[in-house]
Amino acid sequence: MQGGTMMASETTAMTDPDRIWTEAAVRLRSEIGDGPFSSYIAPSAVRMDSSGQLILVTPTAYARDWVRKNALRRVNELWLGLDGLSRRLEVRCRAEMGSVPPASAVQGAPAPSAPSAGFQPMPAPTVGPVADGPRAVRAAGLQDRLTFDGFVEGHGNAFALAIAKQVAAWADGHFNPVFLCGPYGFGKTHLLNAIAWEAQRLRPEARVVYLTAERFLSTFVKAMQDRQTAAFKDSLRNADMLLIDDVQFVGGKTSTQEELLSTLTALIQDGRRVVLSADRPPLALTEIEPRLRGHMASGLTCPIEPGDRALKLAVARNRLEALSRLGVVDGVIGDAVLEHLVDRTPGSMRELEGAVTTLAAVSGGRLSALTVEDTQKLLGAALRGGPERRITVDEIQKTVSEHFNLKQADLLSERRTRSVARPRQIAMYLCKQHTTRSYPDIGRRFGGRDHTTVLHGVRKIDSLLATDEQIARDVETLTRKLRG
Ligand SMILES: Nc1ncnc2c1ncn2[C@@H]1O[C@H](COP(=O)(O)OP(=O)(O)OP(=O)(O)O)[C@@H](O)[C@H]1O
Repeated sequence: MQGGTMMASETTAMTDPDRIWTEAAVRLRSEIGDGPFSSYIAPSAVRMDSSGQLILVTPTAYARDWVRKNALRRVNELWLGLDGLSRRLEVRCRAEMGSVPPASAVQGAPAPSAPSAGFQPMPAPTVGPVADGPRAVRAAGLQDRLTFDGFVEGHGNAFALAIAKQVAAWADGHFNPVFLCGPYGFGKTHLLNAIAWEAQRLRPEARVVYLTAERFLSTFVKAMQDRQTAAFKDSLRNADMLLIDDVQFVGGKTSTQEELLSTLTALIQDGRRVVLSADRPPLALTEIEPRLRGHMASGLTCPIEPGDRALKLAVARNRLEALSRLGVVDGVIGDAVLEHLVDRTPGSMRELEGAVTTLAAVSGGRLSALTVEDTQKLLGAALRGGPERRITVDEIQKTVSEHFNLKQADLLSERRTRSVARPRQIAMYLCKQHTTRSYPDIGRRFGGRDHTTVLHGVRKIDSLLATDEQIARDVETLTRKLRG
């Protein structure tokens, strides 16, 4: 247990959220037991919002409420005992988080011109994110570890990576804007951060501005309230390169869309670089006003596909190497153990990173001695316990209709009575939770419904999970059935 001893002796000086969470999770697991740990804590991750607040992000509202009621106080006691910066955690569910980036800063070498601290509270949004020059821009949202060095190339992301590197090199070309799109958790934020770091390193004098669409929105709204929209406009239009992450979040926000449209046209006309990302291609962002959509689609769209097994293995190994450089783990993991971990962790790279961090925590750091059996024992229910099985939309529809004594066709039908509409929403919710399908894609598979209907259904169930015990029980039973 060499790793465990080392971690314990360094607890007073810890500031890195990954290390603190790793250590706190080990203790929590022994206190609350494997069942609750694997259901509610293992799938959660620590993130930081734009004001620097650390947040424990649970996968569902149901899990959030469970943590709040049963574990948050203890989580904070453990966290405070370890955190050299005496921060506290709040808890929120994923649906409440939008695009807040992971708080972790686990990576070997930071980008050459990066601020030295691996993890610092981000300043609250201000009008004029570029007003204080590049340092302020970086502190405003980039994460040290999200560089090209830390990005693993594979089938499905190679094209996006190649274009990202060209943009970062300020290469001459006709692609403006560049639009990265792909499902949740497969590297869009990582690539946008990597572009910003590299572009800034190559041209330290250039104004490189990275922000999430949520931040664009909240900063713009605040600027309107404070009657400072001119300063807001200037701050963005001075950018040599503007990167906006998760632009789907401006959907339905008319004045923010108008502002974004005029910012983009001004920058593009002036030959400044614009890079955008979203969970869908621009033309599928139907809740975005057509002119803005058209501008977003007018450059180069680069899809990022969900990672295949080889890429997942490489990302998991990469992650363990980063934890090893930090001294959190010791030794090299066996191929069979790593394959076991990857094969039993469906979902995005984010879930995979969660599983790797959990393994690092519960193994006490001794990786080379780990066998597949140890891993099974250590992670227990946190792993799915069978060969990788992708849950499909069809399977979810069958399971849900059977559970509610309906026909699968009822879920796809136009029927709107509560006895059909609610199970349909539950099925849509489960599709969002257990598949990497986008909202429009799910809509298509439910009788050609619009993505906003799916979005509404998913949000409805997410909120009902916190208040309606019957729905929470149904969702839990169905989740268990689907996982087999
Ligand atoms: N190819 C990759 N190589 C290394 N790490 C990766 C890769 N793809 C994803 N990751 C990691 O997986 C995690 C999720 O990725 P990221 O946040 O970039 O996803 P995203 O596509 O922006 O998701 P969202 O739609 O939720 O914003 C990050 O920690 C990222 O570093």
